[in-house]
Amino acid sequence: MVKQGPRPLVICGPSGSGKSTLLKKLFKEFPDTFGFSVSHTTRKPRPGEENGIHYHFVSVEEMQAAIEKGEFIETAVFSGNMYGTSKKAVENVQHNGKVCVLDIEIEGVKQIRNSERLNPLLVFVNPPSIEELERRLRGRQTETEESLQKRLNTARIEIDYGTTPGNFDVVVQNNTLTQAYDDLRDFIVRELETQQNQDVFCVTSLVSNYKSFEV
Ligand SMILES: Nc1nc2c(ncn2[C@@H]2O[C@H](COP(=O)(O)OP(=O)(O)O)[C@@H](O)[C@H]2O)c(=O)[nH]1
Ligand SMILES: Nc1ncnc2c1ncn2[C@@H]1O[C@H](COP(=O)(O)OP(=O)(O)O)[C@@H](O)[C@H]1O
Repeated sequence: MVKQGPRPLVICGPSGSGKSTLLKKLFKEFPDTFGFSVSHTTRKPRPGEENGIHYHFVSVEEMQAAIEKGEFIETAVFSGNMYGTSKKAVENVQHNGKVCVLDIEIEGVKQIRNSERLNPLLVFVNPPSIEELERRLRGRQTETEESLQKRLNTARIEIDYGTTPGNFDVVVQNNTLTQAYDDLRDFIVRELETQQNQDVFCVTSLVSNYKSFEV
């Protein structure tokens, strides 16, 4: 594991809160700066999801074997499926000098939040309300009724934890996408500039890119 370099960015939030949508915009705006930590999961791929890009889709047996071999930094069960971040997923991004972005749920966050080695920045994406979260999740058309209900039940606990002061470095309120993305980008750019000023690493690509957006 690489110890020095930019702090990994952890994005957490209830299913349907907008994590993937916000990250897609971030990767599009800064293609050279960020790299996605590709998690393992036992859930089935959705239409359009590619193995090795969105997730490493594995069987329960494969996941358990990998856990026993100590391949994961953290693992969790979410809505009946297993998820985990492998050491390799993070290393792959860090070895390329990029800021590693992890999209994980709160049990995983709890496992890594105090890791000195990772030293992650924690972002919580908060939906406007449970009712709006449900509308957005239904609108996405990826879930069965059962999986939707499981996600909404978990969402209440996640929102409680996520909005408790001190649990995250920032809470991004996802009311409108434009405002939420601006808030996320501002937080990240400020953080990376701080790290750069402390000579932790160089984020030329991010800063020059960002400045060109300001003019
Ligand atoms: N702990 C942990 N959670 C993960 C990991 N990968 C994804 N998740 C989380 O698992 C939850 C479900 O993800 P997914 O099945 O893609 O559904 P979605 O969030 O509704 O798009 C989300 O909260 C993700 O952030 C992982 O490697 N570890
Ligand atoms: N600010 C927003 N306003 C309206 N719809 C949104 C907003 N943000 C995200 N969505 C929609 O809500 C759904 C869930 O977002 P998604 O990014 O898939 O959430 P997550 O990755 O957190 O599960 C998607 O259909 C997305 O297009």
